[in-house]
Amino acid sequence: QPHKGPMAKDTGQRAEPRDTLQYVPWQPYGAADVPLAEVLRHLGLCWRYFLWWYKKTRQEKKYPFIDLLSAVPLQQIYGCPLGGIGGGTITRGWRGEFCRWQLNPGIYHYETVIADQFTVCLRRKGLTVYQQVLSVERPRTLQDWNWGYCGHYAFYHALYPRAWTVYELPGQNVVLTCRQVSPVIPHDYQDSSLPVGVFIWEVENGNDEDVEVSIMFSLQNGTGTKEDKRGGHWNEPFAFEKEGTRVAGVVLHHCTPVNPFSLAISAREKAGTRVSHFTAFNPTGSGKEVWQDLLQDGQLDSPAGESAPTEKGEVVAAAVCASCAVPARGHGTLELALAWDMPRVHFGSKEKLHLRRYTRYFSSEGDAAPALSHYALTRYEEWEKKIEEWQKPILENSQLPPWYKSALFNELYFLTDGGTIWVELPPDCCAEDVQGPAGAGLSQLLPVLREYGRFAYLEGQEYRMYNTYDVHFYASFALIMLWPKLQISLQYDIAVTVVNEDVQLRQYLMGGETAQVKLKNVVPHDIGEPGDEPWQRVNAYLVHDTANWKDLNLKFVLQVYRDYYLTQDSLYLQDMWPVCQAVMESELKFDKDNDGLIENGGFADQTYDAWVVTGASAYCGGLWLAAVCMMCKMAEVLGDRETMQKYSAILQKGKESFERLLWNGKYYNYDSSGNVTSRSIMSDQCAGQWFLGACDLDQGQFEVFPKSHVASALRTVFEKNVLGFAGGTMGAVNGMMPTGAADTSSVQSKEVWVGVVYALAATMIQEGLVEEGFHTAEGCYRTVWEKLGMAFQTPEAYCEKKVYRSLAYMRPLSIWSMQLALERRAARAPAPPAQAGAPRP
Ligand SMILES: CC(C)CCC[C@@H](C)[C@H]1CC[C@H]2[C@@H]3CC=C4C[C@@H](O[C@@H]5O[C@H](CO)[C@@H](O)[C@H](O)[C@H]5O)CC[C@]4(C)[C@H]3CC[C@]12C
Repeated sequence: QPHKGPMAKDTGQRAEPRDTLQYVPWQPYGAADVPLAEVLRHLGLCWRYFLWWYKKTRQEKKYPFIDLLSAVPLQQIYGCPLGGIGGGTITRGWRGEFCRWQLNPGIYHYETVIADQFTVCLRRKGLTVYQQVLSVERPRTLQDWNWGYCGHYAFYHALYPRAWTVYELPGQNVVLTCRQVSPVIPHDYQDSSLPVGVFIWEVENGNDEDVEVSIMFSLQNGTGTKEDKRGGHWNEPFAFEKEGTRVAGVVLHHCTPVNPFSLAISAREKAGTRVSHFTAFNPTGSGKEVWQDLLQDGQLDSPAGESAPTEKGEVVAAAVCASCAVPARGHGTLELALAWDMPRVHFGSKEKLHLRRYTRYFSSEGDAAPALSHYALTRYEEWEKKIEEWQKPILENSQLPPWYKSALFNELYFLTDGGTIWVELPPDCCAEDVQGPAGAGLSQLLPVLREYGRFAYLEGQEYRMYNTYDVHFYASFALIMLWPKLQISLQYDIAVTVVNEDVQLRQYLMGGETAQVKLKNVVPHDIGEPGDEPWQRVNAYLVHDTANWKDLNLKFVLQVYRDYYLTQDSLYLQDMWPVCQAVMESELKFDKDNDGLIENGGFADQTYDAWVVTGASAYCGGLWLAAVCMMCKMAEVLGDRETMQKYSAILQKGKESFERLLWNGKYYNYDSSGNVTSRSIMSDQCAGQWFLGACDLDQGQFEVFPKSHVASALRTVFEKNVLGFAGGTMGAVNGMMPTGAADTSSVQSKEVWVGVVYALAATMIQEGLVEEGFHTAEGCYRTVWEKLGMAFQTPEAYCEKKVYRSLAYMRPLSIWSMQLALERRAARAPAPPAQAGAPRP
């Protein structure tokens, strides 16, 4: 029972006001944190970025895909988000506030809407004895409400996709537990798409007399932006009855010209539970009318009919209330829900209309909120059963530390709250629309996209590019393990972009060169940004010309085989095979000296996009060899002898070159340039081995990197980058000099990347360094979730002191590769000796 007992380590937070806790004032990366030499080195970039930023924000009045000049300020307030995958998300804070909104796909508003609250009313013998907003706030609006609940009496626990808040009601001998549930269910492609959240309120009455309990849920019509005041919004009560269950509440129609939506607050009626409502009140006023209404009899007035549309400048809110009698020393349950319905969406360009995935099951006309509410309130028990079945074996495994269980499930928030969008393919859509002019020739493209839709999530809430592929490489473990069809669908989308091109020219910010947006036969950096038209126009990223990046093509090949290995989907493999061959042909051009190993180009030509690499490198060279090995394996599976022979020869040559150029007796050098930092110890030097191991391609005939070298490299990383950094308590720094001094040659070599650390930990576990793996990963979890208070916004990176970069980031989903490694080990482990009399397995 994760919600019981004292504040647990699994992200438990005491809901006290912020000023009673001590916070370390960490800051987003700013100009002041960059050494002068680094700024001078990047003067061209800074200037070009500024010009581009100015044009974007001041002239075009759009969001830049990365806003280096105004980072999102750190607020240590977030808890578990609400909503399924790709229908938008609403995040609640750990103190119960509704504070992070992503209804327009990929666009975030960080506003706490003060009217969005739960309020409890207790009545004994027909008299109200206690009425309290369950919030520690004391706002200037709604002054007639009883605010300032003492946070000392509340406890918060989150285990995504659920969260629990326990409220002791001082002096009342009543305990309320609000259980928040979102439909995020592995291998479920229907309910997991629903934009709903359910709040189940369990009431424990410790008194010797009965008590009547009411929970009122109030909500503003909007998300706390200026749009709420634009006028024309209106509310309407509803009741929805189906299969003998009635759900009642209020729909709040939010009528904007682009992406209009409605919200619905509701409760389930059942024997002994009464549901009442207040259709419209002014959330900027005193709130007296609602407060007095509830105070009078523990219920709301429930007028019939809709509210008048708001005038310009006016804001409107609504409330729903569920009440029941709880017997002395007894228990009661009230079930409330929040649903939101924005079925038809436009991205920034407004060129194409997209229908969200859930419109396959619910109306796409903007009138689905009542049906969604009913569905959520009648299905959540089933969802919870499935969530428990999935999580239980991990939670009950006493070998696994509690922090890991929290990290594993809670990091999954990003799959929904990563600006995620999941849309249907239009029914009238033809092959050409999806394949682009080049015609991808993928037999399963349309069937897969028709059946499972299109999925995209941002690189980060601050780095607004969809499906950033060099980063998704790390995060993809969560998708392939939990929603494999979404990973397959995403891969089809990438495959289509590979064969297509975008001939438009543009200037790149880092080097200042002008080049085509997208070349044929290379993997794009991303599939576009929410401010434009994702899928249609790829490569929103314009810092580098990523046609020259060394990792993207390889990461495609590695994922194709990994996906095939885990799903055994042969049609997928067959379809992807020509695409793999095409991108490997492009990649072969980077082996300029024909030694079987690609060379980096003397700029930051891979995911570490501000860390220069020259010549052969541990990271890209290792990924290359792993990809070549997987090409051999795929050729073998598909019976393609010629390709098999071609890549086997390259592999033999490349392995020898890799060892000769990079192995230094203890670990693989960062690169072969012979520069001062080329002996830097890179934490990610075994990335290729990580993927090989995940696919059981790391021994026997398929051994690419000698086992003893891998073990030695990982031990060196553990000793230097983990134990030798921040006292061994903050994970692994990206680069460390063999002397034990951090590699400060670039802004990124001295950072810790959380997602890379989880991947490193997985590699350690795969190689039998289990304790080291857990120690390494624990440092990141404790730093992010405990020390820095960055729950549900894990950043891409942090430094040893003071600064972090890019909150709420995709890469940390790589923690699921730790889980894969653990499951593999468990499956391989010899069965425990049979006890006398016990049956043998
Ligand atoms: C105006 C600034 C505050 C001061 C200027 C200092 C600059 C010279 C550099 C200091 C920090 C650099 C940036 C660090 C990170 C960046 C992110 C990157 O995009 C994505 O990053 C991922 C790595 O974290 C990568 O794997 C993804 O593929 C990328 O999509 C873009 C470059 C940069 C903004 C980088 C630029 C130079 C500095 C601002």
